[in-house]
Amino acid sequence: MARKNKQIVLENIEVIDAGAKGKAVAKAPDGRVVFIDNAIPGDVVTVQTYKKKKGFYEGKAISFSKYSEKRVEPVCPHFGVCGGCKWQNLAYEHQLFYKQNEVEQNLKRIGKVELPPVLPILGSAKQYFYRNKMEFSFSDSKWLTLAQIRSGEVIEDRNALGFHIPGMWDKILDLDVCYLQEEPSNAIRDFVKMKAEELGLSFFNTRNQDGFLRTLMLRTSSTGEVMVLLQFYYEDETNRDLLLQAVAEKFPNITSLLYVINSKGNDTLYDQEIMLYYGRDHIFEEMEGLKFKINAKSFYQTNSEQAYELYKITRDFAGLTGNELVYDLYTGTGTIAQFVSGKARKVIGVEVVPDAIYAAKENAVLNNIDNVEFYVGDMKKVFNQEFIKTHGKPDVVITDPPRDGMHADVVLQLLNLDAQKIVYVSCNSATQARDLALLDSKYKVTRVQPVDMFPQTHHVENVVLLEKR
Ligand SMILES: C[S@@+](CC[C@H](N)C(=O)[O-])C[C@H]1O[C@@H](n2cnc3c(N)ncnc32)[C@H](O)[C@@H]1O
Repeated sequence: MARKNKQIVLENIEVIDAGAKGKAVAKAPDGRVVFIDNAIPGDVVTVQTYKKKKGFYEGKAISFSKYSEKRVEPVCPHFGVCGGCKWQNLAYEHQLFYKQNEVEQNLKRIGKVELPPVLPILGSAKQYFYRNKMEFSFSDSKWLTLAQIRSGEVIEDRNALGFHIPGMWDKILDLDVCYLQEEPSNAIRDFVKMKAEELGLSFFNTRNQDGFLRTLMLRTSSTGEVMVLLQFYYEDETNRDLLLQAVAEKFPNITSLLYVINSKGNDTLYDQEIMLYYGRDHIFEEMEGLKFKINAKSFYQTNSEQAYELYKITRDFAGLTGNELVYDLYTGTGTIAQFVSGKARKVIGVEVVPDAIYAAKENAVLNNIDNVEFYVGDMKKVFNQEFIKTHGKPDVVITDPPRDGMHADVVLQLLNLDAQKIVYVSCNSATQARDLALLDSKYKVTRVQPVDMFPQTHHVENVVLLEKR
């Protein structure tokens, strides 16, 4: 163990696991755990630490004395700089192994509940080009690579259209290609940048808060429809029209061409008025004959094909016979509620975002589903006496909370609700495990099925069936 600038250098340690947030895990000679950036299980690395705590170090690999046999060549030229696909260098079968392992470990260590054997993780049929939504930022301060800086070459064109460099709010990686969304995603992004430069339009500068072009959002659907949304910092009708007109002419198959004038400090769209330039203001996603209308602000699972698999598992775990009253908590735009409605007597969806509930109701009408009802509400407050009296006690509860999991009060309410089954869909098995522990007094975990919605990343979705003891 050598010391350098007060930070510890750990020489030639073997990465033995993948831990939280996809970090590589090794053991230091002093017995502490080491969480390492940019390494994968099987690598033998020298690590420069940057944080030391009682039980662990955090650090980054500064040299490799052996490369893992689990490595593959990343397909993307931006790998290592772009923060998007950190596991592209880990073969897909090993990505799945570590995701499965993370779910099992979290349920055992945090949940400490009795478990059935965890079912083998369901991999994604598409390992690239699986996302249906991407958001790119314009910047006049392109991120320069080390090679570009060292070359001494004067790089005058600093315009970029791409992703934020991890941890750098004002620096954008200029993308040549991205392997996450299918075409015409790359073609549209490249064209927009080329045309904007040809027209001499200014790219945004985050520090000074100026520049015309802010963001580009692209949504695609399994029905082949495409939505393009350009966000401008201020109104300049002539240049705005020149750019949008050029995009519409070059890509006549765009279903929905939209824009926003946003002069706020941040570029979130949720409080902005969306303007229609061409086509309609929404696209459609389809699943088992159900149609889901998606506008610029709608939430929809980002991997459509794998969302279908996730929903099928959820419906299967719910084991509906057609007679049940089902509650779908954290329903979003009501996709799960509608997906299971054909097998239930009635489904009640609850969600905190009013726009999402509006969309859920609209989609239910579109799909001629008349046994679903949707309500706006904060889950913490929903299950009051009146709600239960009006809607009845559910036979089955489906719950799909955000990463933080369910609030402890919601878990208490669930215990009082006393449904026969709970199907718990989660994008964070650590918080899910915490909630399972709280439900353990009344519910036994009977099935566990991890699902990979995000290949090339460490993220993993998990579906758990709980049955009343
Ligand atoms: C993981 S998403 C689930 C979406 C939906 N089940 C689907 O598959 O499309 C979680 C949802 O919970 C909603 N949410 C977050 N906090 C909430 C709360 N306190 N009460 C109700 N809904 C909430 C979010 O707005 C989001 O739509």
